[in-house]
Amino acid sequence: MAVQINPSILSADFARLAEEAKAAEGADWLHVDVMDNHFVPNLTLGVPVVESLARATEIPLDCHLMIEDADRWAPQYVEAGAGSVTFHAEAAAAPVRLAREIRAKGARASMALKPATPIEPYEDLLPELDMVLIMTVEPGFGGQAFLDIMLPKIRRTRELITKHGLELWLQVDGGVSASTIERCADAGADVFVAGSAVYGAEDPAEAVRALRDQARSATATAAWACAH
Ligand SMILES: O=C(CO)[C@H](O)[C@H](O)COP(=O)(O)O
Ligand SMILES: [Co+2]
Repeated sequence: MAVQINPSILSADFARLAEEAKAAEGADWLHVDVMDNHFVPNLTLGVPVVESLARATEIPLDCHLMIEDADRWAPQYVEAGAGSVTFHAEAAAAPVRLAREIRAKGARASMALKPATPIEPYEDLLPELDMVLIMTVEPGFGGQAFLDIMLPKIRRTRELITKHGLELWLQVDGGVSASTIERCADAGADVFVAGSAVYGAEDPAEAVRALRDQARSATATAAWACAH
């Protein structure tokens, strides 16, 4: 079972994004948090920055859209060069149509759930997706404490993926660090976003390696992974 580590540039220096992308050498994807100050109380970056970043780095971009009107904007992030586009279930009027549009344009389609949004109403949508993102903090800011009350939701999501025999990635985002990543992997996550744990470290590339080693060993003994 492959694990993936996606550093979040929310915790990087925004004036040096291309260099910061290189500093997290070994990362599977670069996680790009797009915030509009409406869906969340924070404002970050938009389509032009994603376009420039896609040209400046070879690491594929994993765009996490924390924006209203996802149906209108998400396809533009595929055109800007994102390899994976995550929209929030709470912000999409027509999630199936949107996932199909993202895929048709050539990117991986992913749907995120805020902490208070359950996975169960979305069970029938899972085959339309390439990834589900379970938020482990309230979206909006980096550096928040991991919500361990989300672990049962991660477990239930993994059970649904297994039940339907899907090749769906399960991403966790928020407060993922050396002290929480093993619990996430044990519960069923296989894609780990880490902002402050990577860019707050003295050596971001070493932080990526260490997180990957921890996630790998926790996955090796996890019941959900052993059953495969
Ligand atoms: O989506 C996010 C916040 O809404 C970020 O991806 C996330 O918070 C990463 O930062 P950290 O690992 O420091 O929690
Ligand atoms: Co994010």
